[in-house]
Amino acid sequence: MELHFTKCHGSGNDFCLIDAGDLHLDDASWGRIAQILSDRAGPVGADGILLLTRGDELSAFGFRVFNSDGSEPETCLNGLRCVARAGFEALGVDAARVRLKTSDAQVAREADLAKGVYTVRETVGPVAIDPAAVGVRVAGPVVDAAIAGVPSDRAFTALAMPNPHLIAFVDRVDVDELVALGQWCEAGPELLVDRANVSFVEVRGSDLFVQTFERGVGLTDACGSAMAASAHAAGLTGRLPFGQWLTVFNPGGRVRARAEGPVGGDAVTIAGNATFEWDGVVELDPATGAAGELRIVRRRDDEVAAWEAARA
Ligand SMILES: N[C@@H](CCC[C@H](N)C(=O)O)C(=O)O
Repeated sequence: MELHFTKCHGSGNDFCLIDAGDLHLDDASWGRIAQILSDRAGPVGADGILLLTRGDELSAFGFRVFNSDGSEPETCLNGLRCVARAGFEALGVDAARVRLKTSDAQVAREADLAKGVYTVRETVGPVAIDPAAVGVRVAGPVVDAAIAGVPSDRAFTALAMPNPHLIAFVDRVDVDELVALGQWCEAGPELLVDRANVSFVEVRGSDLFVQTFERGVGLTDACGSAMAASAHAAGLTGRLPFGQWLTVFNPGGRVRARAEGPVGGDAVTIAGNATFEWDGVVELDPATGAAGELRIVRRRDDEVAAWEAARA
């Protein structure tokens, strides 16, 4: 099949965005396409694929995401901003309710965070800490506590965004330690129902720095749901106040975040870039995994440059 897509990123978390409204493929095929397009040794290379899907009576449009390993997570907040932009452009709106796999989100275009940087605000929630929601086989919520069975004596906070996150506040991020822990989660230990995203978080004054080993992907430049989870966890553990805007830095850039806490229904709002890099077409066979030549049909170098200047 010939697949048209837009290569895009949110905070350096990069994806192939597909308008899938008229594409009727089964889940296994989408998973296979995610593997092919995400393969960094293949024609494109990305952290996953994003699908803009049709709306329904409650939502203007729908959003699905597949990780680079072909699995379909519940959400992806860096990807949601890109899909929101595609939805806005397709429908001629600048705010919408979006249907996700198991939840929904409110999205709206926001004033550009820097000149030429298309910016979207997204609100999700409620964040859940019930172990059944997070998929951690422990008796009660884990808030700033060691988890028996995890090969680390760090204190974790376990949250569902609704995808599962383990957050540890650290003095300084140790990437090797993060990768080791992430790989342990990827192995699918009995303790975790469906693996987990793992993040190390530094509190930097009234802001945060977050680095994440993503489920189904590996170490990424940014993970939006992890940044939202970290903002909520900072409030939950008393490190930063709820209800206040903060900047969440990550290796790929930054977003603004505000975790509302219990008085605000445990919602979290993120505002960040939705950068379209180029549009391409590739011939591929989801059944065999064969990918043909990639044709780039439109470059958006001005946007790429605007983001690079903004994150510097
Ligand atoms: N990069 C994402 C999260 C994508 C899903 C995640 N890997 C999972 O499996 O839960 C984000 O920006 O939130």
